[in-house]
Amino acid sequence: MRLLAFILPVIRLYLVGVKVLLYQLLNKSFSLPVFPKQNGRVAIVTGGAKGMGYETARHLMSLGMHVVIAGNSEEEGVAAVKKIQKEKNEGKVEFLYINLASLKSIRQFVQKFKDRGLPLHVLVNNAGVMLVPEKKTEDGFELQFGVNYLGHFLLTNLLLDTLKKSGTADSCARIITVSSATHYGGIITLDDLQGRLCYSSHGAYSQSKLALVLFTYCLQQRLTARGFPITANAVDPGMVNTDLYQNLCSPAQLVKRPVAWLLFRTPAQGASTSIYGAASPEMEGVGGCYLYNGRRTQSSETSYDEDLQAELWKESCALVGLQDEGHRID
Ligand SMILES: NC(=O)c1ccc[n+]([C@@H]2O[C@H](COP(=O)([O-])OP(=O)(O)OC[C@H]3O[C@@H](n4cnc5c(N)ncnc54)[C@H](O)[C@@H]3O)[C@@H](O)[C@H]2O)c1
Repeated sequence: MRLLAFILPVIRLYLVGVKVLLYQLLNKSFSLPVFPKQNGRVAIVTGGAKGMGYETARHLMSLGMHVVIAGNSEEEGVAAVKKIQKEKNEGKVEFLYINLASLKSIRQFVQKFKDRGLPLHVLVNNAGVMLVPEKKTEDGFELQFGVNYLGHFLLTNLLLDTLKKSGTADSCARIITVSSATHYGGIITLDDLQGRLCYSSHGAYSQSKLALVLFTYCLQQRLTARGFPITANAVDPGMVNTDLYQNLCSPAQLVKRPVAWLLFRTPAQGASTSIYGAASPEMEGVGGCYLYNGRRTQSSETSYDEDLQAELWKESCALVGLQDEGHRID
């Protein structure tokens, strides 16, 4: 039974992977149109020092935005800022430390950001880890659930007041949350969110990515109910050649290398749907969507389960120490 619980998530994840690769074999990557300049808008991109986050930060800055790269490596963050600044665009870019594996660090990040008195028009919840060996965050959460989902859940909630003040009826603030096709194979085990009964790194990653979609839909419902000028969308970047795959086991690494070379998207291609969600005039006022290859797509059936969304929200509030005030988020 334990073996089955361990193997099933692996099979589900690889089947989803094969489906995505087939799609990528047969379809071109979405190419971004040129967007109007967006000087004066402020964006936070988590995990913006490398991979798709870097490409997202770089593109938003080229549109004239003031971009804050939020990451857990000072060295990588500073290097990314220097590299982006060399492009001499009109925007501004800077680095601010955050460790999404620590609730204290997330709160400190938000405090530092708020002390600056800046508005916030775009929040890109991009950072993530995948298939890590069993490990816990500073607060005792399973690492993938903690970093990918709970960290962003807390960060978003703590920044909602600033987003709300910065958005207007005809120019909403935007929350973009990077999920993954693996969410289609994800299962939320509400009574064992931390995978203590039977840990599967594959199951934990898929669960964290499904949680992000459930969160996005629930958040959009709450924002709409309160009439806040903020939209929330989830993004699926496809399979992209980044360091995210560093924890694959050795045989899988061997297979991955040629497959990635042939079929994976580049980080810039992978980031295009996040950038589209964050900056496209077409997405003005549009929320509650799952975006894939530059288009609105159906996410998994489970992700639309409103009872599950509400239960997960409630449980997440309890885990990160936020008060769940029903539809009150102000
Ligand atoms: N690469 C893919 O094929 C793929 C597919 C679907 C979804 N995604 C998602 O895209 C997002 C970006 O990943 P990527 O592929 O660019 O990988 P990446 O490894 O290049 O980037 C991940 C970023 O997250 C940051 N990060 C990790 N742990 C953190 C922590 N504790 N606190 C703060 N930041 C932390 C890293 O420093 C890095 O900057 C992730 O959410 C990932 O799950 C990737």
